[in-house]
Amino acid sequence: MPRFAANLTLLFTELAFLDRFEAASRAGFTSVEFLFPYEHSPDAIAARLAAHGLDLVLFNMPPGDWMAGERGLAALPDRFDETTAGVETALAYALATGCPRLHMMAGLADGRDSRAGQAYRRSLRHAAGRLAEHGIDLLIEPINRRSMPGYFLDDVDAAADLVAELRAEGLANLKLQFDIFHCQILHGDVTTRLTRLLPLIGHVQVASVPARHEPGTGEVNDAFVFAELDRLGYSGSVGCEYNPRGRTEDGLGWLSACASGRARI
Ligand SMILES: O=C(O)[C@@H](O)C(=O)CO
Ligand SMILES: [Mg+2]
Repeated sequence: MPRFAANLTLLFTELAFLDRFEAASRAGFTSVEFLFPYEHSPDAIAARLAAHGLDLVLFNMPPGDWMAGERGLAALPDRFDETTAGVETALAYALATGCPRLHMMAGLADGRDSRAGQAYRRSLRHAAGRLAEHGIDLLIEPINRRSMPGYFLDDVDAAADLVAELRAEGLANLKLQFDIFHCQILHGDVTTRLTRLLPLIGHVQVASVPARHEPGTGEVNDAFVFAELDRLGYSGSVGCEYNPRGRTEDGLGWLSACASGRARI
């Protein structure tokens, strides 16, 4: 069974953010991820991780003005200065919390716009270089158009090609964030893509399709995919990035089913 990380932005939302760490630990998780920690100090987050024996496996760099609809800045040609400032902010949190990877969101831009493509590459080169100084990986995640209309990076294979291109240039810490939920909506053929792209993958996330609820409650046989990850030798984490159908704890039966090795969850 892969190591599952509770996404504290989506799970345990019955509680205040800082109280979700304890809830995740009580529920049996040993690692967590979240989208944005920036309302809390790095020390406050580090303290919760330490108090509950949790590893932080991933979070996102600042995405611009999220409430105003921004979804990252990296591909926006006129926002390079804010992008680089965001890298420094995220880096401070990663160093304080021991987080080994960061996701940089591309933003809303036309995927065929060459200026956006150039801006994105420039941002990725800069961020990968800064993070490499600290042994931290930089992740990019293709996101489906239904969940995030207008998102720049909306194709798993194109994202993988870009990762391969920039890794060949020397950005060895640039990796793919493979979200099973987005891949299924964008293309399907999840297992084949996982198998083919595994050498480029730095993190996996999961939610059911179409409703983005608990694994095992949608059109994908998630237990099969988890077993494939084991078979392929994937040693990273799988982030549980779903919206619970009810109370988070009440929906964790899928996790115990996986732990007991049941073929379907
Ligand atoms: O899949 C997602 O939506 C997230 O992983 C993310 O980083 C952006 O919302
Ligand atoms: Mg995701």
